Formats: sequence, C-alpha cells, structure tokens
Amino acid sequence: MTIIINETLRLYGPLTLFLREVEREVQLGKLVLPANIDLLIPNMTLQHDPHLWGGDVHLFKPERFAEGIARATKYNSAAFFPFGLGPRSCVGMTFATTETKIALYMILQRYTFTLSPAYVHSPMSIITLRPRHGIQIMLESLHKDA
Ligand code: HEM
Repeated sequence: MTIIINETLRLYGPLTLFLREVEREVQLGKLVLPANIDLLIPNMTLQHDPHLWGGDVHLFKPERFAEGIARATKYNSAAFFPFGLGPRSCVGMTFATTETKIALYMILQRYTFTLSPAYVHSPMSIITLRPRHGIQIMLESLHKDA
C-alpha cells in the first residue's frame, strides 16, 4: 500500500509548488540568489520530469517504489518531496499516510471499486491539487448479504 500512496503523491500530490523567501544572498550550484527574492519551487514539475523518472513518467506505476524512495529517485532527494524537505517539512506526514492506509484497508475489506465512465480526468490546482469534476467511483459490496 505504501508504494501506491507514494505513486499517487508523485503524480497528484496536494502541493504542486513551494514558496521560499531568500533572506540573504546565497550560492546554489551555479546560481547566485540575491537576498529578498521569492522562490517558487515546482515539486510537481520535478516529480513529472522524464529525465528523473524515465519515459513512463506519466504512467501510474507504484512498482517504481518497490525498493523504496531512495532507489526510485536514484538517491536524488529533490526528485520526490510531496511532504516538503528540510526543517519545515510536513509534521503530519506519518499521520496522513497512516490515516490513508486505515481508510483504504476499511474500504477494501468491504468493497471492490471501479472508476465510473462518467469520470473526466482533469486535475487542477487551487492552492491544492484536486479533481476538477470530482472522482466518481462505483462501489460493489464484497458481502452480498450486507
Ligand atoms: C497527504 C497529506 C499531506 C500532504 C501531502 C502534506 C504536505 C505538506 C507540505 C508540502 C508542507 C510544506 C512543507 C514545506 O514547506 O517544506 C506541509 C506542512 C505542514 N503540514 Fe502537511 N501535508 C499533509 C497532511 C498533513 C496533516 C494530516 C497534518 C496535521 C495533522 C499536516 C500538518 C502540517 C503542518 C503543521 C505543516 C507546517 C510545518 C512547518 O511549517 O513547520 N499535514 N505539509
């Protein structure tokens, strides 16, 4: 289940970019960043970059995380950071992933589900990334007498 959550966050994580303010001039590789500028860091662009992820970057392939995040990113921590990086990264990360797993386990114990033909794939970003027209799924109970 962890690999499914990671692949979902890679393709459709809630945050598509991060904002950082440069307080003092700093050298970042070949770049010199002057003080008092805002930096927009587009994590979603990096997570969709075929140079980092390969030609199948747009496919939903949880197995790319089968040997862990480090192997999937070829030890490049800037290739995948849906919860941010560094001292201000998400304090709710473990809670959020545990809650997701519990919710999915509860659903999968009771139902199978398929995507409705009415679903139109159209992710959009308004502060967070979300499905423009919602996600219509069809649930079928595993317990017919229920
Ligand atoms: C899938 C769910 C979630 C995702 C993808 C997510 C992602 C993020 C990201 C990207 C940041 C900013 C990190 C940065 O600026 O470097 C953040 C910050 C934060 N998140 Fe989450 N988050 C999630 C769920 C939660 C939950 C459930 C909680 C609380 C229970 C939470 C609490 C926080 C807090 C308090 C911060 C601010 C940390 C700080 O500024 O020091 N998050 N989160």
